[in-house]
Amino acid sequence: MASEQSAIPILDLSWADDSKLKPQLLEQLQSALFDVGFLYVRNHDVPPSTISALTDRLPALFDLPGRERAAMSKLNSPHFLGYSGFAEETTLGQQDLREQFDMGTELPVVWRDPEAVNGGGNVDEGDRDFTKLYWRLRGPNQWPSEKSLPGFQEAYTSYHDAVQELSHRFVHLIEEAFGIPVGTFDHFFGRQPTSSSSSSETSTNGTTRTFLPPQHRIKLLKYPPSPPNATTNGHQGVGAHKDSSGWLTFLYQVSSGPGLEVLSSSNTWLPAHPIPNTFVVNFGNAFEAATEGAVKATTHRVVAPGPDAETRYSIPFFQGLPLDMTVSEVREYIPEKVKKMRGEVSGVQNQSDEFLDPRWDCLGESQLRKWVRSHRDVAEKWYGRDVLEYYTS
Ligand SMILES: O=C(O)CCC(=O)C(=O)O
Ligand SMILES: [Fe+2]
Repeated sequence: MASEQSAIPILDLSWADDSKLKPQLLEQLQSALFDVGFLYVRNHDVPPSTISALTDRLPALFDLPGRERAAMSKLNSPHFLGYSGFAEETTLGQQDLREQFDMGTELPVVWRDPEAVNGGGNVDEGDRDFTKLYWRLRGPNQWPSEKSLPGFQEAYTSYHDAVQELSHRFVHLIEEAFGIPVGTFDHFFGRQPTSSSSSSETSTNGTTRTFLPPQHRIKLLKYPPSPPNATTNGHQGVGAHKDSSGWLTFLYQVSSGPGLEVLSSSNTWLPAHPIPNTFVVNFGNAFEAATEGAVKATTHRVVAPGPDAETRYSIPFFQGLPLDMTVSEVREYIPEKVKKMRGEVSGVQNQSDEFLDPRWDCLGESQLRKWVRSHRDVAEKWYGRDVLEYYTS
């Protein structure tokens, strides 16, 4: 029984290809899923050159002239994609001392304005109703010009594709750790189920739906050193939070300094230092809700670098889920035995206290609510006061 989260496990994904080591890997994964809720992965097959092509360009991206960064402002985007200046976001009512570019899977707009002359019509791609407001979250990135930052779009795209591949592979390992057919969740990601799981695309109630491949979200983050006279608040890189943007998070810590901390079950902060050539993996609110709290969306935070420390750069990749899916629907793919596994593996009983409000059962609604609440100016501009008030009251 692992009662104290003394360390965050490091899983070697190359063990998945070795029949002797694989059972041990799955055991470690179970303990990471049902106990700590955080892990590192090494030998993840994301090529170092793909990572460095993007990370090497981050300083230049954030050093673009102010007017070029402003030209990519999130305010330009109904999809909440783009640049936010230093300390423009808050967590727990306090400013987060970081600067960021919110990016995503590059996708065209699908939302149809129901008021537009030819824009309405609510049947498309099967029965999908693209006039629903949450579809407006989906759309293209804002890019720096090729002249200002040569090779950036290509580097970002390769990175996105490689981490997406890792995310698919990792979800398959989770299915194995859960003891459910490999490929059970494939159609959430717009993928054909693998052949070994032909019966698995139906939920426990026997229904099947197809989804559009979701939009993953990627943040490019810069945390500068805090000023020497900073107050206690001056150290909040990002305040304590659970990830609300996706299913799983794959975080690449670019800089070598400390900062990321994870809340243990005994309410102490465990440092999650950068380990070269690894990604940190954790689970989002939707995952916690789908497993009825068996797998926790573990709380974490970033302490801003001290005055003499180096700037911290990091890149979380939030694996998306279909906007027109509900948490109740996801839950149907998770057998009862998984929901009970937390107690068996860690000796800690399910503490299913933080589920999504039933009003936001639809993942698109909960995502729209999240974005509206964290970027009220963007919400008011593109969605109007009524929507802003609805999601913030
Ligand atoms: O910057 C980091 O290391 C973590 C950031 C994070 O937790 C987030 O943006 O959700
Ligand atoms: Fe996070």
